[in-house]
Amino acid sequence: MEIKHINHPPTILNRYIAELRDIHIQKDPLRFRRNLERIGEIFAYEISKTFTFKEQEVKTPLGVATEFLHEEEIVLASILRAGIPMHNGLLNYFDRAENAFISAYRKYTEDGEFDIHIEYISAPDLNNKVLILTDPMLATGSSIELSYKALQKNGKPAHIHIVSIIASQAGVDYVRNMLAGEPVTLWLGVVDEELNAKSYIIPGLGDAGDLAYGSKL
Ligand SMILES: O=P(O)(O)OC[C@H]1O[C@H](OP(=O)(O)OP(=O)(O)O)[C@H](O)[C@@H]1O
Ligand SMILES: O=c1cc[nH]c(=O)[nH]1
Ligand SMILES: [Mg+2]
Repeated sequence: MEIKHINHPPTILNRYIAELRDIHIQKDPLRFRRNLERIGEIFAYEISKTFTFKEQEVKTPLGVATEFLHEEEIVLASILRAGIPMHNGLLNYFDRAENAFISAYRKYTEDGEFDIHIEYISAPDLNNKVLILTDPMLATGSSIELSYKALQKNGKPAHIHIVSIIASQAGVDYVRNMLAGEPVTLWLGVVDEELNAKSYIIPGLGDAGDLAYGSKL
């Protein structure tokens, strides 16, 4: 498994991540969702640089041009809820992609512990395709792990890209150990050092799903 950090050297991406984190700017959910979406667009562009391109002729009104077009068949998969705006950003760029959705959520018990539950998955055949699995937050890594395993039932992709904007170091280590030797690239915006007692990333940004779509019972 390979890890790619896309915030070095700094670019305009760092402003979008700063806005996601900012407790004042977070009060605007439209901007929060749009920042997730445009970061999804930036990841899409970076991931496209890893594709295989083949020369193809394009007939214009005045002649014939040669362009390099990628050959990969892409499936975009995202983890509900917080993955949806990033999914939309990736889909803006990979507009011919097939799509998969997985519900993985933390179900808390009265003592504050939680399990991750997967109750819904909708995915096409994945054999020999490029799978891009998105979730803006990689905290413990459990949601990515369970989603990855659930998607394996739909076939073996040629390559898998896992995309997160804010990760904890513990989550990165967990995913790296789990997927050692697999044809996987883990794309990251930033890595924060800490997870708190409730497995939230510190400083992180809070709860991405709630900030995008409101609190839930
Ligand atoms: O790495 P993990 O420890 O599994 O944590 C990360 C997951 O937690 C959040 O989802 P949450 O359960 O809050 O659902 P939501 O997106 O609906 O808010 C986040 O969007 C990730 O899916
Ligand atoms: O810090 C975290 C951890 C999990 N999910 C979030 O939205 N934020
Ligand atoms: Mg949440």
